[in-house]
Amino acid sequence: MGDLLSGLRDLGHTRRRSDGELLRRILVHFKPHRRAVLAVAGAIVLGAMVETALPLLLARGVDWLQTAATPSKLLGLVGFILLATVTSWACHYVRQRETARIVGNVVLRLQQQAFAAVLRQDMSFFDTRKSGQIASYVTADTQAFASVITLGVNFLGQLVLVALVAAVLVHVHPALALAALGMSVLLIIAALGFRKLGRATTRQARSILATVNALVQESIRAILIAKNFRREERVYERFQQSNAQLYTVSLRQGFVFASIMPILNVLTGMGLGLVIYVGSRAVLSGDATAGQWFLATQLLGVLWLPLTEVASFWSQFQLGLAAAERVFDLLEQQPRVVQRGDRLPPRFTGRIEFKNVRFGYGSQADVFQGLDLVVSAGEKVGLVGHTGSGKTSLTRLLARFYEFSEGEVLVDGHDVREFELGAYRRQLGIVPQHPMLLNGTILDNIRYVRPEATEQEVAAITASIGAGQWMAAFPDGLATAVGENGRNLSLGQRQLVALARVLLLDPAIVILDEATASVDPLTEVQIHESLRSVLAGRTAVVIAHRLSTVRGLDRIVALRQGHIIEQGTHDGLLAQGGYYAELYEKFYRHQEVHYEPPAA
Ligand SMILES: Nc1ncnc2c1ncn2[C@@H]1O[C@H](COP(=O)(O)OP(=O)(O)OP(=O)(O)O)[C@@H](O)[C@H]1O
Repeated sequence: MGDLLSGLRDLGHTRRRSDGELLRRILVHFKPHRRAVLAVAGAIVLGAMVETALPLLLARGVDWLQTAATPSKLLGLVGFILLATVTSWACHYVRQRETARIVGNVVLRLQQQAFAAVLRQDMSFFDTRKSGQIASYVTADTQAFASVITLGVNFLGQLVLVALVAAVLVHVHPALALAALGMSVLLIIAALGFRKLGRATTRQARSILATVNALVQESIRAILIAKNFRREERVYERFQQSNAQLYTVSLRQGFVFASIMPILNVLTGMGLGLVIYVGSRAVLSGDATAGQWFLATQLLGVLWLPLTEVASFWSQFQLGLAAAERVFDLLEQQPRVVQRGDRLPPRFTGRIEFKNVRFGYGSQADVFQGLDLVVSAGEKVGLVGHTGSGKTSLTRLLARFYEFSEGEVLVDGHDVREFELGAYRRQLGIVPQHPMLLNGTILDNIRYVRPEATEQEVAAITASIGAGQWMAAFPDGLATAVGENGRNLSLGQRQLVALARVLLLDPAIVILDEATASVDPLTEVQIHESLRSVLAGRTAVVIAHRLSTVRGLDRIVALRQGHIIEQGTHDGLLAQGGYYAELYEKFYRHQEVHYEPPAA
């Protein structure tokens, strides 16, 4: 009965495929397990037959007791009953074990395929889905997919049993069968009604639980602000309010659930009373034997339990189908970034060309409507411009994180779509604005880009950055644990690790989104020095935020709303007194050593 109301999560998913189509697709996954499926089917049919045979044997015993019972006959009957019980157990065991095995294998394979499909996607996929949603494709939805099968197998088992029992009842006594089946209809209607009520309260409880969860998470994330502004009490009050609501709804949900079983029990009791009454009258009038009467009462138990489960089956089955559809959608999802060839590029000299490139995110207005830009081999180009001008988008196109809709991006004269993607990206060293460190040691994090690198190689690289002084801060050296998201390291140290990573990779082209956060002067010097090594001998596209970096670049390209409006050297553009000069006044000039803020 528990499963009558459980698993009713509101998935907000509109189905596009019919049940039949989805079932056909689901069955394909079970083809490799044909033998086990046959074993389950056999166990279902045999099990149902045995379960129906048990009351029949007992009824026969009752009739014998009244007429011609002999000890040997009764012993034979007991033997049959024992045999039926053991067979029923064996059928149940085979059915459960084989179903679990098949479903487990299918889910394992499906989870592997789903995770591989997620990894295959480009960034536009991740932009439009929350990370929790993606995780649930791989875990919860694949499990729900499996539940369709487990439910389906149970449902089939119940159907066979109900059909057999109904047939036996009709055969034994049509009037008794009519009374029992009429009551069954009432039972199904009641079970369906409860399902609706249960669904409503479950949904309410889930929604409030989600609010409480979000509140706790947000409070922990923002604990620093709460403490800083002494808002702990207010945060606690908000939690109390939501939690009180959760208490009320959970209580109501508990009452609904607690009342279901007793009411269904009353209904089955009434049904039993009806059958006993109709049966007794038939026995008294000589229309039925006591054995038949006994058989009818026994069969009711076998008939009604599956019926309440059959009533609960449909909603859960639909939820499982919706999950299966999401899994199929994911498996079919093709990345938008499409490589036309699989050319393995030799080491690039690093000439980059954007030719009349058009690009936009999803249905939004295009960021670039015909971008042209050439970066010579070995040149270091800085991208500047106000927020939203397209600097990051340009680097993302070069890295093939997104697909452009028109034009060409060429590297060393070849269309980037012609390269094998992995081999192409291995020649790019990408340093994002917020370096991503994984839980592990500094060594693990630097070696992430080239796991086969030796510790000596990594040590040589860290030593080459700022004469290795930055590593002196870590008593455990390369074995220092960086913590979750690198939180044991300062922001400057994380940037240095990210730069060391690029040095180890030794790419032909560097894409650098400089961090905006300021760091202490010593780290600033170390970062500047390591940047020099990172950029030396490579082509670089830099979103520069530090004056020291901007000054050292060969060319500055100023973007506004996806258009290049100025380009030249730092000094040349300053002398020009245009857009860059304006940006310099606003964003870079205060970083000058001799900077004096304007008088108020
Ligand atoms: N993932 C995304 N999905 C949808 N729109 C996006 C996405 N990333 C950027 N945009 C939009 O594209 C435009 C260009 O953004 P982009 O990040 O390239 O600018 P930017 O110059 O790098 O800005 P910033 O200096 O703030 O990082 C902006 O209008 C932005 O809102």
